[in-house]
Amino acid sequence: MAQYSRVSGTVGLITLLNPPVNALSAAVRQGIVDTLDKALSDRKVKSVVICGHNGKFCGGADIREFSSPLTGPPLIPLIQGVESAAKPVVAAIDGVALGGGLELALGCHYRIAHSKARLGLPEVHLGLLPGAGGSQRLPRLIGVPAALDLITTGRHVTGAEALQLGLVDKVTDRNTVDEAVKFALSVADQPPNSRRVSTFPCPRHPDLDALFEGAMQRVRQRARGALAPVACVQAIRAAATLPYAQGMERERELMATLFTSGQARAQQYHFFAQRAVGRWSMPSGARWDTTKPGAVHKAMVIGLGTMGRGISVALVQAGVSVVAMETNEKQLMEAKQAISSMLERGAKRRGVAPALDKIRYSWNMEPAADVDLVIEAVFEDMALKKKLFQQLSALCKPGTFLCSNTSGLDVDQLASETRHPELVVGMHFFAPAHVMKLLEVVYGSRSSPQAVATAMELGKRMGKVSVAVGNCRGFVGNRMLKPYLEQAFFLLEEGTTPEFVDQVLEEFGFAMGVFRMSDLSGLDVGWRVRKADGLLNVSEGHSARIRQGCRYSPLGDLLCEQGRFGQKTGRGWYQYDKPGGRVAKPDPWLHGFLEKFRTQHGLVAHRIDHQEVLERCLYALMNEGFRILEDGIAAGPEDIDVIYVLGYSWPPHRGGPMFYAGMVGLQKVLERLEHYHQEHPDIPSLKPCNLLRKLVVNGSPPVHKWREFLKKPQSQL
Ligand SMILES: CCCCCCCCCCCCCC(=O)CC(=O)SCCNC(=O)CCNC(=O)[C@H](O)C(C)(C)COP(=O)(O)OP(=O)(O)OC[C@H]1O[C@@H](n2cnc3c(N)ncnc32)[C@H](O)[C@@H]1OP(=O)(O)O
Ligand SMILES: NC(=O)C1=CN([C@@H]2O[C@H](COP(=O)(O)OP(=O)(O)OC[C@H]3O[C@@H](n4cnc5c(N)ncnc54)[C@H](O)[C@@H]3O)[C@@H](O)[C@H]2O)C=CC1
Repeated sequence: MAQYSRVSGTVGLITLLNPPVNALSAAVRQGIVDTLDKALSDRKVKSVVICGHNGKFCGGADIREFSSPLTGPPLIPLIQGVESAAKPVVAAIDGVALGGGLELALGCHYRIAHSKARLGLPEVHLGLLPGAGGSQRLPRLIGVPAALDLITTGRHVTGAEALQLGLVDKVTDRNTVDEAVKFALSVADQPPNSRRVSTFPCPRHPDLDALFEGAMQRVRQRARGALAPVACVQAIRAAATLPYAQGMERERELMATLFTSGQARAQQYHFFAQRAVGRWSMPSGARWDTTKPGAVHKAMVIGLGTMGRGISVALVQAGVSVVAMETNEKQLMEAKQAISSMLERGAKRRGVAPALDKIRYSWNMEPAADVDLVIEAVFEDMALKKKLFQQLSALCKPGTFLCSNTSGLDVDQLASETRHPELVVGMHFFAPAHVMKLLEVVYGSRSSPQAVATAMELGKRMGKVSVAVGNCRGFVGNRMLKPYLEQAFFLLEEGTTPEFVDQVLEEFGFAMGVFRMSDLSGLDVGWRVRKADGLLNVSEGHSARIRQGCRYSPLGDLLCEQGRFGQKTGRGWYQYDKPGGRVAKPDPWLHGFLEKFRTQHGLVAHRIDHQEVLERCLYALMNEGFRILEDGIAAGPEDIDVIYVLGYSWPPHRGGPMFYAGMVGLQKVLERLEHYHQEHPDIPSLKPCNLLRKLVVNGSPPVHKWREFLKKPQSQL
């Protein structure tokens, strides 16, 4: 709804009221229509101010209403009504003006913003475009290049940046509503005719064709296969080339296509899934809303390699004092330099001073005695980590939380080395740790709710989306990666090439196919893990393609034995112009190697098509996701999907693997898995899991109902 009052004698004040972000629900839209009518028909009122309750102008359309038929007044004529008002209307922008909220402000004749307010048109992240005139008004107000940037990236700008762009008329550091009321008084006698943005000509640009071509290329590269960014560019092109009314018609057509697309549904699901994972619970019944996190003022990071450096930066940027510890002298020197320059770059981007004084470095463990939390990021070696946890347990003050950044080792084993296993949790970051938004918080069987709450909260402070997961090999993300990678290797054995597999996966929307990704992260990483798992030993009398009773592909190991570790050595699944080179080229040597391998193992290459690559890689991964749900390692499909979109570059417009399974149809996923498992009975990961069967038997319910079919795991506390 919206509240109305008359202030300072002649200003009609409309306050949007729909906590927490004053989203434009049907009731709010009706409220705006009614209160605007009141203001315009009150002869004492000379000008109008629109603001939002509780310091937030408006978070945009109410996304929850998108899944049901429209009720209440539609937004486009509502904004048109504001713009065509005969009395000046001023938007008082505090907190946020996003999506439909900013579109409403664009319909006002003046915009006053707090310098710290955040303004933006983030619809592209919801699979939409600014479809309430935003794609037509914004370029008219701030020019085409700036509008392209804001609309296709969906990025927020501060009030201060908005002023520079010409998006707002004034910024203030004082009370925005008071300033807007003063402003409204000052323009009360000025007819708003010349202030209607829809009547502005779109500022000219010397080479529109090149501008739009460049923009189209960029959005296609950034989000392969996503419809919304492309539609955003098309709508802005309409603004630049057509009269307003025709541009609006084009905006409406494009919006209608997006609105009904599966992609918009997927991205809106992802929006709510990201928020839902914050409402974690543990098998014991401990929950996010009843558990108080411990205070973390000072933390220690142990091991300053790839991960430790990023983790230290993320902690410092979150305001935590850090002691960064490393035993290798050269690494320590390099880490100091790398961390300082990451902090400096980050501070420059955010327009603040780098908090270099928040971090100090150490050769030894002594400072552990005085910290609230430790994050260990040494080599992935259980014996080494165990020793470290023993030392920490003896050194740290009572109550210090002990966390490991292990990618998949048993958190319970680490906890068992300590005097207080309840203080131990996994904090699994993703590289680069100061950039990637995902954090898997791994609770072991003895982790206390407070330890989980502390890690979840610390993740949030670092700007991450934290997902609580149970303890098993590889947790959620890496556990699901295993069958996916395995299928890719098997497909090579059976007749295809890395280029073809990657092309199929990149067309699906992944930023990188599995082989390019593997070259980037280093083939030796998986090799070391397989070695530790005893998978490199061929049992006597068995084929090299069978290990521990199951089908196994030794291809990755054979490349590593030749020193082909990927990009860093200039050779891997592809060839590069030099070690560290970035451009992957098909490698004739690799093709010959694959042929030799097939001959040696009596394999006859067959034609593998697009469908088989996609289904075998993705369905095997989803199948593991169903198993993870069955085992109670993830609380629900949303948790898995958030992990995959934020941590493994699963395309957001496909929602995540579990959501995608629902889109494809669970029945179809089941049938295809059955088919592939019949063809390859020696690959257990292709055997459809029970939960998938159960869901199909129960009529393939939508993804938000799957939790009803999950067993309640036994309490592990
Ligand atoms: C056949 C069809 C034909 C169609 C024809 C087409 C014609 C269409 C005409 C016009 C359509 C107009 C469409 C439009 O206006 C487009 C939009 O406005 S889309 C929405 C754009 N806005 C956003 O994307 C903002 C989303 N929100 C945020 O980014 C953050 O929430 C925000 C920065 C505002 C605040 O962040 P923070 O403080 O961190 O809080 P939370 O994120 O945790 O949010 C708190 C709480 O609020 C819920 N929420 C936030 N925004 C919205 C929203 N816009 N709608 C509904 N709910 C929202 C959020 O989910 C949290 O609640 P939980 O319960 O925790 O989930
Ligand atoms: N690299 C990645 O993408 C990811 C790695 N991880 C995990 O993070 C951990 C670290 O991985 P990386 O940073 O890649 O390794 P890394 O090899 O880059 O760095 C490890 C660092 O630990 C230091 N170190 C070894 N023993 C130590 C000790 N006793 N005390 C202090 N420092 C010691 C080494 O000198 C080295 O600098 C591993 O458990 C890994 O599985 C988790 C997520 C992603």
